[in-house]
Amino acid sequence: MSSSKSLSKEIYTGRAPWYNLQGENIPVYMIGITGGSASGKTTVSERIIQELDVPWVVLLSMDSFYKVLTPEQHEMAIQNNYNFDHPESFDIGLLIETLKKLKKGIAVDIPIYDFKTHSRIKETRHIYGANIIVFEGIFALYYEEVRKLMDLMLFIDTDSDIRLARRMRRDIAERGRDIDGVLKQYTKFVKPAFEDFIQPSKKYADVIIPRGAENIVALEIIVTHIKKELEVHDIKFRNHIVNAEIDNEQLVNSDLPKPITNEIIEKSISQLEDEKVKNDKEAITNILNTLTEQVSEQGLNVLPNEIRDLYKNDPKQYLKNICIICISNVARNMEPIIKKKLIPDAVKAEYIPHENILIQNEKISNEPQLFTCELLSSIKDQHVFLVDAIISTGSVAIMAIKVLLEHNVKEENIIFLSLLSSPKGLYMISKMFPKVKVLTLSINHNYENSSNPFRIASCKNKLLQE
Ligand SMILES: Nc1ncnc2c1ncn2[C@@H]1O[C@H](COP(=O)(O)OP(=O)(O)O)[C@@H](O)[C@H]1O
Ligand SMILES: Nc1ccn([C@@H]2O[C@H](COP(=O)(O)O)[C@@H](O)[C@H]2O)c(=O)n1
Repeated sequence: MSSSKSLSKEIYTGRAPWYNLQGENIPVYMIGITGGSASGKTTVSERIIQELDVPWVVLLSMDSFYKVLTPEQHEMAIQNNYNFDHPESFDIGLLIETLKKLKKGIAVDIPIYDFKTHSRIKETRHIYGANIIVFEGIFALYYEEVRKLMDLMLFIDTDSDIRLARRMRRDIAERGRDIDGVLKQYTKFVKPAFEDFIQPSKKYADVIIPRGAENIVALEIIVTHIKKELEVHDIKFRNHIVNAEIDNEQLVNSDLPKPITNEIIEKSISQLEDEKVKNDKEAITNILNTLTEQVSEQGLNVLPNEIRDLYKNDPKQYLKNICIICISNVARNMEPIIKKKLIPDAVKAEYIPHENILIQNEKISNEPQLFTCELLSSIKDQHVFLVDAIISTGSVAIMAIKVLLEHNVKEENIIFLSLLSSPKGLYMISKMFPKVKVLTLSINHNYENSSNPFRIASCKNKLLQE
């Protein structure tokens, strides 16, 4: 959860690629759950999520989309005279827009509702990159446009006496209500709404669950079904690149970046081939530092003139326009040197890196996984230096670029700084994101399969401290 300014999210389990080789996102799997008030929608949703046990599942409640009340309506709500059980009481435009964005994998900030005050709280909830969205609410299956987005629709069928009893207990304990108020609201609005709108939406459900979360058999069948459906979403992205046949002609004809070269770079790269150097942490670290200095020096040159001019003339303003993100563990060791070169001395102390993307290859599948994604909304107007030591298949770089684009960064504002690259990796990036500028120091087919020669330097390292 975060403020609307800070679009941040900490992720502790990696997210596998969610897009295909054309860069198109696989639509997010959505489950719509409806039923009367206090039927157990939230409880069933939580149970399904718990049983699924997959990362990046988001529970979205329809309550978030209650309309903001006028002062008169608010007064009516306090007297239990406002109808919260009519489809008109929801901001359906915002709901559909939000669900459509989530389906496409676009980051959204949604309101958080407070039942005690009948209003939205100041903070919003940031949702980005869910593998599954569970959407629950009294009208979750009511609107056709919402139903179209759902892959699975469930109706929780709980006896009305039980629902009233649960609602009474809950609203008094959690929503600041009293017995008279709950009964008044129930008879005037909740019961008729169930008959008029909610009960009729049962016909759209794929599965009707009598007794809600108590119904362990139904939940087991549903979870098994969802798991099977999700197998289709399991994309072996890196594997596709490894198996992709790209002939030399394609590589020659594509406008791949030319490696930056000079004597220092050539010497350092040839040292990497030396067997004695390969296992010498200090030597590798020195080479990493030297090459990082070289590529960072070029970084400024690819910024648009007006931003580059700010580096000297208005460093504070320059700082607002750029951002540096080191996307792997090895790249994090390059950060001090990148900063030294790309942040003007005058504002070094003011540079606080808020932006953070961490991608690591999963050990068994070797597929990249997104572990951390903390980005401010201001990133959309910035020029972003993405940094990684090596581009082999390009799958890590592609994931990082996807994350930035899904946070509204302009493709042409992304500058990728790498030290070593394989032609295939560069080809894949340029094919998917032709406007991204990639700077690299050496291009070689061997880097496609070789393990990262700099990995040895990525353990805690005093030499790299500023
Ligand atoms: N199977 C159940 N047995 C007992 N209490 C339940 C059960 N399901 C839900 N509840 C309780 O009933 C109340 C409403 O449940 P909830 O899942 O929030 O319903 P909804 O989301 O449909 O309003 C909560 O206090 C919850 O703990
Ligand atoms: N300010 C509000 C807003 C809504 N309600 C009631 O909440 C019910 C929907 O939530 P459930 O968790 O029960 O599905 C709905 O029946 C509204 O009457 C409210 O009391 N106050």
